[in-house]
Amino acid sequence: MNNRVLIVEDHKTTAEILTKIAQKLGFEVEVMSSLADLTASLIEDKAYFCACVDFHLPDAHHGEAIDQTVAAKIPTFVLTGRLDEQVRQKVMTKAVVDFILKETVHSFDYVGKLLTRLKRNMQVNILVVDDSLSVRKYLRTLLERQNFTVIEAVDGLDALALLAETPQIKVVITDYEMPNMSGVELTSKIRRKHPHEKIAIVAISSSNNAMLTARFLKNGANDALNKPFDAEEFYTRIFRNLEYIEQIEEIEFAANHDYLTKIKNRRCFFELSNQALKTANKPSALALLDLDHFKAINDTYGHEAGDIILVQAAQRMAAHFKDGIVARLGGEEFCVLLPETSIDEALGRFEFLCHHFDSFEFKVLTQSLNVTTSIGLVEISQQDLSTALKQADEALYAAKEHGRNQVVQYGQSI
Ligand SMILES: Nc1nc2c(ncn2[C@@H]2O[C@H](COP(=O)(O)OP(=O)(O)OP(=O)(O)O)[C@@H](O)[C@H]2O)c(=O)[nH]1
Repeated sequence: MNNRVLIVEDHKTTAEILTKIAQKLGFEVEVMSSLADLTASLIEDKAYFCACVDFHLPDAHHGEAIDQTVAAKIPTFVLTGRLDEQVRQKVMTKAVVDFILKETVHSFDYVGKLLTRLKRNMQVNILVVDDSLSVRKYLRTLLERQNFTVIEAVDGLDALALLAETPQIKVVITDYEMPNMSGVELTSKIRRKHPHEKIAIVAISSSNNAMLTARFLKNGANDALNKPFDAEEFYTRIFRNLEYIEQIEEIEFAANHDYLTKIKNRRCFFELSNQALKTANKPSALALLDLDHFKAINDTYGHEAGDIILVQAAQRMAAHFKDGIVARLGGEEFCVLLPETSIDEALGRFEFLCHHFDSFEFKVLTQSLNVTTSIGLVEISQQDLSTALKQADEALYAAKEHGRNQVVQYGQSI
C-alpha cells in the first residue's frame, strides 16, 4: 500500500493539524499550499494513498486543485469552510471520496475516521450483482473510489457461485429484476448460509416501489436504497453496514482472545479443541506450558516487563505451532493442542521450543532477559480434554519439580 497522504491547504494551522492526524495513523505526509505548488510537482508521477484538498486556495477559488488530484487518480477528499448547496453539488460532481466542512474540532475527528476507513476498505471485497453492465460499471467506479475491491456478478446464480469461492466478501449490493433469480430470492438464499453480521446485503430498488423495499428487508437485506440515489447517501449506507459488521467482529475477537497477548483465550481453546478432537482420526498431543520463576521477573523488573515477556512468549509459541491451537489459559500458563500429531513428533517439537526459549533473548524495555519454560505433555486418544489437561498438569508439575526448563511426558518416568 502506498503510505503517503497529500495535503493541499494554505492555512498553516489547519495543515499542521491534518498532518498530525495522518502521521498518528502511520501515514507519511506531503503538504502543498497552492494550486501552483500542485501543478509544479507533477503529481501524476507520484503515487499517494489519498489527497486532502482545500476547496478554496489563494490561487484557486473554485476547487480547481481538486480537478488535478482527481485527474491524477488520487482518492480525494475535500475540505471546505463554506458549504452551500451549490458548493456541495460542485464538489460531488468532481468524483471525490467525501467532503468535510471545516466547522468544529469534530470535522478533524472525521478526517481521522475517513483515513482509517479508506485504509480498512482496502481489505473489503464487495460483490455487485446486476445484469446491467452500465449499472455495474457505475457502482464499481463509486466503490473503487473508496478503495474497495469490487467483484461483479451478472445474476443471482453467478453471485452465489462467487460467494462460495470468495469468503472475503463482506457486502453484497443487489438489484431486484434480473434473469434466473430475482434480487429478493438471492437475498433469501444468501441468508440461509450467511447471517446479517457476516455479510451485509444492500438492495437497490426503484423509488416507485415501496413494497419491494419491505420485501427485501423482510427477506434478510440489511438495507435498501432507492434509485436514483445520491453518491453521498450510498457511501453512508455502505459504511454504516460495514461498521456494524466490524463492531461484531471486534466483539467476537474480544470474547475469544486474551486481552494482553491477543492469542486465544481459555474459552476459545476449549471450544476449538473439543471440535478438533471430535473429528480427529488419530491421537493428538496436548501440552501445558508454564514460564519459570515468573514471579521473580515481575519482582525484579516490574509488572510491565512481565507483560512484555508474556506477549513475546505467546508470539513465539503461536509462530512455532501454526498448525495447532495455542492459548493463554491465565497468568503465565499456556496450552497447545496439536491435533492428529503423534506423541513422539510432539515431544521433539516441544523440546525444540524449550531449547529455543532457553537461548532466546527477550527484549524488555532497555534490557535483554532469558526466560525458560517448563512443559507437561500428554497424548490424547480416548480420554476427554479435561482429563488430558489434568494429566498434562501432573506432567508439568513433575517438570517443575525436576529442575524446570524441560518437557515431561505424562506417564513416563524421568
Ligand atoms: N506481568 C504479569 N504477571 C502476571 C500476570 N498474570 C500473572 N502474573 C504473575 O505471574 C506470577 C506467577 O508466579 P508463581 O505462580 O509463583 O510462579 P513462578 O514464579 O513462575 O514459579 P514457577 O512456576 O514455580 O516456576 C505471579 O507473580 C503473578 O502475579 C500478568 O498478566 N502479567
